[in-house]
Amino acid sequence: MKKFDAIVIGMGPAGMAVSAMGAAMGLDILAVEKRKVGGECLNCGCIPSKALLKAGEANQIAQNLKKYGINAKVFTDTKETLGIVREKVGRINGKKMMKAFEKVTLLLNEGSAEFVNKNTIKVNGKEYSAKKIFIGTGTEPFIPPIPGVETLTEQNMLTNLNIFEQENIPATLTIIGGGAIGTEMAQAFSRLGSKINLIQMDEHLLPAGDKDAGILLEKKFKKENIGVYNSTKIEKIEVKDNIIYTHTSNGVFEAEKILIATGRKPVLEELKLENAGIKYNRKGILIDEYMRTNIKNIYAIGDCNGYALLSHAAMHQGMLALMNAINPLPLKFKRSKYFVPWSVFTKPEVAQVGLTEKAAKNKNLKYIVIKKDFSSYGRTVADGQPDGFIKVITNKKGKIYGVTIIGEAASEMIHEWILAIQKNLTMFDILMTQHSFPTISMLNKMVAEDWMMEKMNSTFLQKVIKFFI
Ligand SMILES: Cc1cc2nc3c(=O)[nH]c(=O)nc-3n(C[C@H](O)[C@H](O)[C@H](O)COP(=O)(O)OP(=O)(O)OC[C@H]3O[C@@H](n4cnc5c(N)ncnc54)[C@H](O)[C@@H]3O)c2cc1C
Ligand SMILES: NC(=O)c1ccc[n+]([C@@H]2O[C@H](COP(=O)([O-])OP(=O)(O)OC[C@H]3O[C@@H](n4cnc5c(N)ncnc54)[C@H](O)[C@@H]3O)[C@@H](O)[C@H]2O)c1
Repeated sequence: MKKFDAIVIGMGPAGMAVSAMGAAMGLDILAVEKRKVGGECLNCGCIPSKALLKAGEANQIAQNLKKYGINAKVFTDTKETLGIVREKVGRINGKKMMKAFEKVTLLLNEGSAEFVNKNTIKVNGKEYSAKKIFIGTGTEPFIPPIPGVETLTEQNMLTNLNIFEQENIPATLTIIGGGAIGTEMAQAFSRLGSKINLIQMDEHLLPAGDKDAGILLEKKFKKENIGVYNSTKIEKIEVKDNIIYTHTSNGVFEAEKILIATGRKPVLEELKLENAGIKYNRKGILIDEYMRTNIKNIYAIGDCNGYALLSHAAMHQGMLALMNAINPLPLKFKRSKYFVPWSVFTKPEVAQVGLTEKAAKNKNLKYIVIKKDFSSYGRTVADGQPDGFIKVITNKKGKIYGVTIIGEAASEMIHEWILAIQKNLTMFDILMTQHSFPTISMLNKMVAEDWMMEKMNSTFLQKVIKFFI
């Protein structure tokens, strides 16, 4: 049996990061992927969803040229849209990407990996062993036990696994879930012609985020004729004559197809974790701050540990785990040292890092909220994108606890705040950084100016200034 330096199970963003970096460092790596390199993110997650959102945006612009003073009659049909999305994914998943794994021994499509013991795995009856093992096996859709859900078929029940494989954009679509998948898919499909009703049990869209942002997104969705039903209990699902009836506490919704986007669950059974003594729970594989499982030569990275179900977090965890694994000194790359931002790519986009206002309140922090509306800035108004805001949770000293941005380019603007929070920079540092005008990021500086103005709005400070002028 050949012995490797490291085995990587699963080639999503987490596993790819370890494999590419490990091979570049000269390690002898075996990577096992039961389906496709790229994992959920490339094949049925981040990438196809962004391609579909882009197509929806193009259609929306084409249908609304009048907004820019352009008179045109545009006829669009979306028969080829999903095919183009698949073609784009195929193009990314090609030779160029695979070049990064040239030096990796790759078992692709040869079956699932399962543990034999803490240094050995088995794939398709053959055993392989290594000093270190990295598990990056991701998640799959969680389907809630709604009465009648079992009567749905692969043809009428969509999840992220089959939604991008559809031939046509459905005429009507009920979406269960108002999180990241539910909102992105609601807008993409609506803009491509589906009549959407989105139903969720939470109080506002993107329930993990800021309430005001969720409310503004809902307002924008309703303007685009997307039905949004919050705090709604789903009682049962019935299928009659190819129509799905979703019975809820807010009425009955009819649609040709239903998308279930109600969270995720880890894929652990086939790994036979018990053979290596690895502990796990319902949310995923248990890890410490260094990404290690209870078995010290085995790391669990990315979605399979349930910490942050995001591609950038998966890649980052892969990098940290590898750096810890090759470190002969006491371990030092701690997961919690690094802030995990998230962005949702609806229009307007929503981005978040650090604490929301609600979280700051729950922690009993002494905070102030500084909010800047996109409508107060010439560039966003000129672009026809005045809906949005930046909300910073800070204090009088300018410590930055958290930031929510909803609006054009929110997903790009958030990076300045991630760096600021991670490096303990303050509102004053943001204020004193020149931002190129008229970028949308200029709004980051403008919100810091508002913080300073609020600080100056003190009788004592104003007296001091008057004295010294
Ligand atoms: C529709 C959608 C949109 C998304 N959009 C975004 C986004 O915009 N931004 C973002 O940050 N995140 C997004 N995500 C989340 C993102 O896809 C995941 O966080 C990310 O893919 C997790 O990476 P991972 O490597 O942990 O796992 P995965 O990408 O799930 O990869 C795990 C891999 O392991 C393989 N595997 C599993 N078990 C075994 C086994 N026993 N043996 C061998 N192979 C195995 C699987 O086949 C899979 O390829 C989105 C998700 C969805 C569903
Ligand atoms: N842009 C991005 O970063 C992006 C995009 C898509 C997905 N993702 C990742 O994928 C993960 C999964 O996304 P998701 O949207 O499936 O889950 P989620 O956890 O974000 O949202 C779950 C939604 O389902 C609803 N829900 C759950 N059970 C329900 C029930 N029985 N009845 C009615 N509503 C119910 C909740 O109210 C909530 O709105 C997210 O955690 C996210 O990290 C990220």
